[in-house]
Amino acid sequence: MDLKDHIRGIPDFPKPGIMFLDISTLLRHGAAWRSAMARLADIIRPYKPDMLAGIESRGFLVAAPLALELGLGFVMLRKPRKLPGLTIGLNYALEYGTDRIEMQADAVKKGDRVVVLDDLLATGGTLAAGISLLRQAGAEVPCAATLIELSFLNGRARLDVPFESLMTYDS
Ligand SMILES: O=P(O)(O)OC[C@H]1O[C@H](OP(=O)(O)OP(=O)(O)O)[C@H](O)[C@@H]1O
Ligand SMILES: Nc1ncnc2[nH]cnc12
Repeated sequence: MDLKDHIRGIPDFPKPGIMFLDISTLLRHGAAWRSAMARLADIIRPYKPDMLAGIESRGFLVAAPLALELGLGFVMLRKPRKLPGLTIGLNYALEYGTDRIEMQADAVKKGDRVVVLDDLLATGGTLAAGISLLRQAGAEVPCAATLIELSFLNGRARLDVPFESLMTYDS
């Protein structure tokens, strides 16, 4: 099954000039979605994570089922002011704006191996921020992974951990 058959490109969303790669069509197709999660689980297993982290909001859709598949816990890296209790956070730049992510300060134990997941790598700002934040919390990050990589934006150059993805778009 070619997973790219289940991704659609929507031009000029959310801004002129952006080709938005929409995973809604993949999510709607049960067999394709199951296959995507099984393939990503096989790629991530060798990194021997203790836990997974997902970046709000589309990253949650990837990290939560993978955590179940791998029998692991799952940590939310959330948009600002959503998490209760003591939090730590980082500001970062997006392909089309700026944002901030936060996590609960006690979410990981020192030295936990936490693989960070998102739906898509564009400029790499979001995943780079996720990696920094997890390290700030005491985690080791053996790998970052997404469903989709926009390789023409070279976001993986901003990551100082191995990066894995299921689908690459080079334009
Ligand atoms: O590699 P980058 O340039 O940082 O871009 C990738 C990020 O952009 C999108 O998130 P968005 O902020 O649109 O949020 P959403 O998941 O809530 O839709 C996407 O889900 C990634 O998190
Ligand atoms: N081109 C794109 N399509 C979907 N999500 C994105 N996040 C950042 N860039 C994106």
